[in-house]
Amino acid sequence: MKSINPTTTAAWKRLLDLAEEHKDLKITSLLEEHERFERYSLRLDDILVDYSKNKVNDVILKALCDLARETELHLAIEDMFTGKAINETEGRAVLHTALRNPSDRAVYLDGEDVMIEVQKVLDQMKVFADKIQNKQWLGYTGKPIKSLVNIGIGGSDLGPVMVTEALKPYQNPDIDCYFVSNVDGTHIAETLKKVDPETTLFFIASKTFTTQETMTNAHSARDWFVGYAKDEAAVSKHFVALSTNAKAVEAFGIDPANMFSFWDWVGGRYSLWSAIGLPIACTIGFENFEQLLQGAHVMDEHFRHSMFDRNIPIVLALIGIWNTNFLGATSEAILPYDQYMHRFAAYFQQGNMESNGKYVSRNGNKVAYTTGPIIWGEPGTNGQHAFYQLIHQGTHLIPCDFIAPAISHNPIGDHHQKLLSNFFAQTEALAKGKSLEEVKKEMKAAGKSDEQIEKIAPHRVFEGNRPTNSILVKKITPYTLGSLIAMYEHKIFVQGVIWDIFSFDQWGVELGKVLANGILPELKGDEKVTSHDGSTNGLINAYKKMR
Ligand SMILES: O=P(O)(O)OC[C@H]1O[C@](O)(CO)[C@@H](O)[C@@H]1O
Repeated sequence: MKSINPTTTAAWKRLLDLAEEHKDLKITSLLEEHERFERYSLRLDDILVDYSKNKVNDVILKALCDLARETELHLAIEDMFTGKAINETEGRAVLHTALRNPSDRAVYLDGEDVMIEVQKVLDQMKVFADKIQNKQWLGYTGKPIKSLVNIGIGGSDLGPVMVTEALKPYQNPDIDCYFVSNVDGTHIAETLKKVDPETTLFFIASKTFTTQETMTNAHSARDWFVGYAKDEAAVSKHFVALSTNAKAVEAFGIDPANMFSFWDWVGGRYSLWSAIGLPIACTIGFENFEQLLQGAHVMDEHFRHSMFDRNIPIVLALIGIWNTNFLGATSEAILPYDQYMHRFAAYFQQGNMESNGKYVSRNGNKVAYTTGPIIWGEPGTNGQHAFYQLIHQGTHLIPCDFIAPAISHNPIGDHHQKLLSNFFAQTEALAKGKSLEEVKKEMKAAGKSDEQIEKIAPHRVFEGNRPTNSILVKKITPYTLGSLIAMYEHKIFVQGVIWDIFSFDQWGVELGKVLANGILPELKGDEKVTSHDGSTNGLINAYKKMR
């Protein structure tokens, strides 16, 4: 991919001027524009994305689309879908879209149609997931599997956790799914307390099959299991591997027949669509897993073929760039008003920050502009009673994405209407705010003295004019969730292209890993450590005295 510094484009300069010209732009005035909601919202199947409560107008949106054109987004999109090695620092293609592509549409990589292998693994996953769901996969004492334990971290954990949680209503009630990621022994210990070795299946999920946390947990799980089974041969009934590294899987002692493969062109944080999704398929059934893929595919098609200004991921990405690079936002909150989606923000912390948390441009120079935002969030309404204070009255500009289903999986009394009334009210309050005059009038009507009003009123003012996107879906189904995930994936991709960074590597996680490997042997024994800086030596030596 060509390196194009976005700040050298005519569109960027125009956007800087527009930001200055429109610095007093008020969302409330924009909302009065004729048919603003109709013009500033997009739909795809059961998903409605309302971006009307942003500080953007037609002129700004046009300039943002020009920026996408000038940074050659259209070429980058085709490069990704057609298997060009756009992950240049690792020399790899980026083809997670092929994992959810219908099998009769070839996707070529180095002259080979990857769909043949993709379909083979999907068939293998279907057979396996059906056996688990139908109680035909039996443990070493002949009992069906009841507990699934996924051992993985990062992309080999967060996607399956998020999706199985979000799709709990589709879960087979006879199967429980647990996730162990942290190398902290507590994680595996507490999980093993809940499961029975005779009815538990472990997925060792690791693209590389070398990740310290995963391999440590995998060995502990294996030791625990063999301690009960007293038979190494029983491992083949209770351990399967999800990986690209066949050699390491075999060395660990997992039967190659129980290995589900994927490929180096699947990035870890884009891997839930691959064999890494097997725990999802075993939990919600393979047909539902296929629906997840189908929903993502529909978003892929929309993204690849829609005009920039009618393209949901592109519009969201451009608004994000406006907020970040021209209005000064440094973070974005993802706020699902759906308890099942409680890991959605955590999932996109990796998805977004591991992709776009980079300060080196594609030509190797340090960028002179802000790139990936800090992603955070919790489900509403919990967040309202925690951090929304800062979103409403803090000194940071925090653009927020509100996400909610119109139909709840648990329609108890008026819970869902109460939930949604909060969703709608929050976006309205953030846009509108409350003026000093309104506060004073309200306080006067409540019988407050002039002195009280003078003292308290400023604290009760809401500046408003805080941007939000509202993403309303009919219901959280496997299909809709697939589309929503793909929507954010493509948003991240678009922003990476415009920021001129490589979104599909993650060199920034390496240094800490290497240093930890150096420190690990130093923690053995009581000798004083002197090989580091004063603080690190001090901490290690204090630890040795405390233990
Ligand atoms: O699947 P693996 O190879 O165990 O890697 C796990 C995670 O570690 C990382 O490489 C770095 O944290 C992630 O990108 C990845 O999702």
